[in-house]
Amino acid sequence: MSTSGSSAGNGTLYVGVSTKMYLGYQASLRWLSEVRSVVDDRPGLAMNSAEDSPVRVFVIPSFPVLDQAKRILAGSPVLLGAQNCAWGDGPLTGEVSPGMLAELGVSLVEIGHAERRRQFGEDDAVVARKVRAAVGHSLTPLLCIGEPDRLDAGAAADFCVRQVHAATGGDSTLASSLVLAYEPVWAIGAQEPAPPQHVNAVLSRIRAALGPRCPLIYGGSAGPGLLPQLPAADGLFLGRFAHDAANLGRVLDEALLLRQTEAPASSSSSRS
Ligand SMILES: O=C(CO)COP(=O)(O)O
Repeated sequence: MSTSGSSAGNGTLYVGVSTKMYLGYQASLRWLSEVRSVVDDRPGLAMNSAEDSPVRVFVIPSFPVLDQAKRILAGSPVLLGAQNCAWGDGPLTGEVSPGMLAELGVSLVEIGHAERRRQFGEDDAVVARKVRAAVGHSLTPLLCIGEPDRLDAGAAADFCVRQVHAATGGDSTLASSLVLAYEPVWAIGAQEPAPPQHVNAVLSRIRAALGPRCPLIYGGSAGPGLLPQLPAADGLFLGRFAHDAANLGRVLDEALLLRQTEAPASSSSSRS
């Protein structure tokens, strides 16, 4: 998945959802079918190939669902992601290799989500190994960064930039191959997202500090109504509030409007 050329303001917008471990197997399949309908209802998402679309959609279900997800989404522009990967192949019992993910049709993989850092002890060294392993199999790392506690925008951005440098060993070429998800840990699983003013300030500072551009999206209790308030963001990484696929549709409409790709009247009237 090429991520070049993205920039806040006029570049590609990314809108994606991780279901984390919230949905069971059958519920995941039902949700994926609903996502498929939501995307099919919006031809603006598929006007070009997935690579060229002004709005790229991705879904990240649990590992056991990936194979079926690929079938459900076949022929749609939705990109498939995984929630984690191992740092290599071979004797790593219970892990999933980036090579197998690539075989399954996965194109991006979450690395360093706050829940993995906090609850599974994944430190910067582990995150860095996983980033390189993913890139080695042509997967795009969706690197999750974010300050654990509430900080001012400057300190939060410094924290995030250190996380990016740690994950890439300061390799700017590697950094440019990432999609970055800024997810302040204190805003994950909350009632409300982080205040837009904070998010915009942090994203702008991160962008200024990192040399080559890569997409920089926001996650943490995100839902409809947020994206238009985040001019500094290249999109949203949704969680719980997209379990209702209609909410994903609303966010996609907002993204399409921001990129001025009008949905036909028939599809917009059907979701009012
Ligand atoms: O962590 C997130 C996405 O990976 C955000 O999840 P919530 O939107 O449920 O807070």
